Amino acid sequence: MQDARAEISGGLSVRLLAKDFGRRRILKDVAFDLAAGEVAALLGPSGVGKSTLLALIAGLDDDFDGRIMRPPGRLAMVFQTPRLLPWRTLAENIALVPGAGGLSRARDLLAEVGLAEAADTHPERASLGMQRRAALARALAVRPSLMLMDEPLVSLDPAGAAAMRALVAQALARSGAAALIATHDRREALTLADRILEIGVPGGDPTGFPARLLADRVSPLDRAARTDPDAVEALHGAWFVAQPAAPE
Ligand SMILES: Nc1ncnc2c1ncn2[C@@H]1O[C@H](COP(=O)(O)OP(=O)(O)OP(=O)(O)O)[C@@H](O)[C@H]1O
Repeated sequence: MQDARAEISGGLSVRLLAKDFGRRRILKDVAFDLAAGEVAALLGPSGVGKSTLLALIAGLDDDFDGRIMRPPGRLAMVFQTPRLLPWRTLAENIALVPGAGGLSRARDLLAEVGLAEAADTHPERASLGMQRRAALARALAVRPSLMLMDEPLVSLDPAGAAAMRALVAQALARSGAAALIATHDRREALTLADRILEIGVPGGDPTGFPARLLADRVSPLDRAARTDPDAVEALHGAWFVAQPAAPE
């Protein structure tokens, strides 16, 4: 029934029963739907299986038990490492995306992420923050209906992370794409997402497997409230502790 609803709403439907690597079960019982345009955080500690789940959703790995229905339209993935071609400029990296609209649109997209001046720079001369922004522009170039982002703010300094957070929020709002953003950071989840999907190992053993969906909660902050760092700061400890730990 829920599968049918997701198909009708044009969203993402994940019904993962199990994902194994060799004899080790990494993920078990992860079920959720994401409506068109909805932005969710996939929150869990490092190494718990977030990247693995994103790869399954992206269709990069089809070795699992269960069923994943992707929304119609295109899918874009922003990897943890920016994965830009080193011998191409930032603009050329974006223009290479099929359907991106050539160098002129690539420059417009780079301007949207604050990189107008760096369009002709090669990735090795760009900082990690700039490369991340270029990777975001490249994802937007495909005009996706679903964006998958793996730790978009990790390893950035506080100012770079704040700038990137604002850019991701703006870009998602403007594009209207549904998004699933993997993060280990509660503040990041609260700042970016309408909904927070927590994955982890029941009982909290960070070294244990398999991880499951522990909680599926609507954020108490609307998109405007999220831009206020004080509101996020006030919530990030107490809200998570106070919420029930299991999905309904
Ligand atoms: N191709 C693979 N073969 C075997 N084990 C793997 C493979 N890819 C990932 N793993 C293991 O699966 C587990 C989950 O890894 P994954 O990268 O999905 O976690 P994560 O939550 O994304 O963490 P991080 O944010 O640190 O990348 C880890 O124990 C990892 O070692």
